[in-house]
Amino acid sequence: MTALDDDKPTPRGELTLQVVPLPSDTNPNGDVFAGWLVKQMDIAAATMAGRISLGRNATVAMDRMEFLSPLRVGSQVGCYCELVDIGRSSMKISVEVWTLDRTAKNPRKVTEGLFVYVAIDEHGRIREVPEQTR
Ligand SMILES: CC(=O)SCCNC(=O)CCNC(=O)[C@H](O)C(C)(C)COP(=O)(O)OP(=O)(O)OC[C@H]1O[C@@H](n2cnc3c(N)ncnc32)[C@H](O)[C@@H]1OP(=O)(O)O
Repeated sequence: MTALDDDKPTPRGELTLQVVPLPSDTNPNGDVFAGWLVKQMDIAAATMAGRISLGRNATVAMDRMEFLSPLRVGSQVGCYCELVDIGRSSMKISVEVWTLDRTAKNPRKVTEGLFVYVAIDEHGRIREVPEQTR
């Protein structure tokens, strides 16, 4: 199932980051870079991972993403995060991105992805996710 097949019309997860793309986030054609959007998704999911692991994390994997509709400069972009699995040191967080264009009434889903973080210590070594936040 792709994001556009999703019959649930509302975002899934917690609104973790809201941001507005600026002209400096676009390519020479004026379209927002996919890499800019992936960066926002990583920031949002890493924020949630940091709250869960109570410390430092490394992004260890990103699942395949499809960009199904364009992002426009000046629109509102929301990253919605949800913890979908937690292991000894790892956290799988799904991220949905929805946008509201300046002249639109309803938001639309742009993409979704699965990000995996591993809790690490100050030396970059794997550590366990604390029991109290599981
Ligand atoms: C290259 C870059 O700069 S990308 C930008 C930022 N990211 C990084 O720098 C991370 C670079 N990677 C690393 O430093 C290492 O891979 C580490 C420290 C994150 C993990 O080291 P590994 O040797 O892979 O650890 P290990 O095999 O023990 O796995 C640790 C956990 O991660 C999970 N894991 C590791 N790789 C993956 C993967 N590709 N997909 C899903 N989970 C994974 C494991 O299942 C394990 O989970 P658990 O502890 O909950 O059971």
